Amino acid sequence: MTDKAPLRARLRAARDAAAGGRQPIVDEAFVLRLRPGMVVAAYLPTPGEADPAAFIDAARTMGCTLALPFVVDRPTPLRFLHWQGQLVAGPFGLRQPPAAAPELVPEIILTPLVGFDRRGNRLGQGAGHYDRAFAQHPSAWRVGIALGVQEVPALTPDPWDVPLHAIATESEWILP
Ligand SMILES: Nc1nc2c(c(=O)[nH]1)N(C=O)[C@@H](CNc1ccc(C(=O)N[C@@H](CCC(=O)O)C(=O)O)cc1)CN2
Ligand SMILES: Nc1ncnc2c1ncn2[C@@H]1O[C@H](COP(=O)(O)OP(=O)(O)OP(=O)(O)O)[C@@H](O)[C@H]1O
Repeated sequence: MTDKAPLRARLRAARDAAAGGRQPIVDEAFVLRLRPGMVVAAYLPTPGEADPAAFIDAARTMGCTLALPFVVDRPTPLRFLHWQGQLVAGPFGLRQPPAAAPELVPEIILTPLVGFDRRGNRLGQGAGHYDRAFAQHPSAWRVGIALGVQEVPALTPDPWDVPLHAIATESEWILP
């Protein structure tokens, strides 16, 4: 588990070097899933992270309900709260809905990646936030969002890892 740290550092550096370029694109397969009222959990990228803006726009256009992750602290599972406009400062420079915003059950989870492989294995921030969210919402469609430079040949999944259903980069839509 600790050997993931150097890989994370390398992939964050590669990601940051590629930031400011083309961003992940929406595939028709994504749009075809969307329904009015469907709950789509997005995220607001921190500097360097791949930007899910195109996915957020597509979900809004389709009349989906948007949610954002709400972080309390490392041991507490993420909550997905209704994104209605007003946001407040959270940990790590994140902007998130106020704690009192309604909690929603996500049907699609747009997931920021630190790294990925073509089999749908994922490397995240290491706090286990998305691992636990996936365990809590097993029927949600898990879409990873990343830049192509964040791909690695193979990640060895841990027992708790739940693979992604799809990965979007600036150049392709990967269906493992
Ligand atoms: N945009 C965004 N929102 C998100 C996440 C994310 O990765 N990206 N999360 C995903 O879980 C959750 C928040 N968890 C996070 C965990 C760590 C870091 C972070 O900034 N890590 C530092 C290293 C921290 C350290 O170990 O000192 C870094 O990336 O440099 C950010 C968010 C929910 N919201
Ligand atoms: N379902 C779960 N319930 C409780 N703890 C979990 C669960 N899944 C993972 N964890 C814990 O969370 C940590 C996840 O570490 P890991 O390095 O796999 O994170 P990651 O998948 O890269 O990142 P993240 O999930 O934060 O995006 C581990 O310590 C693991 O024990």
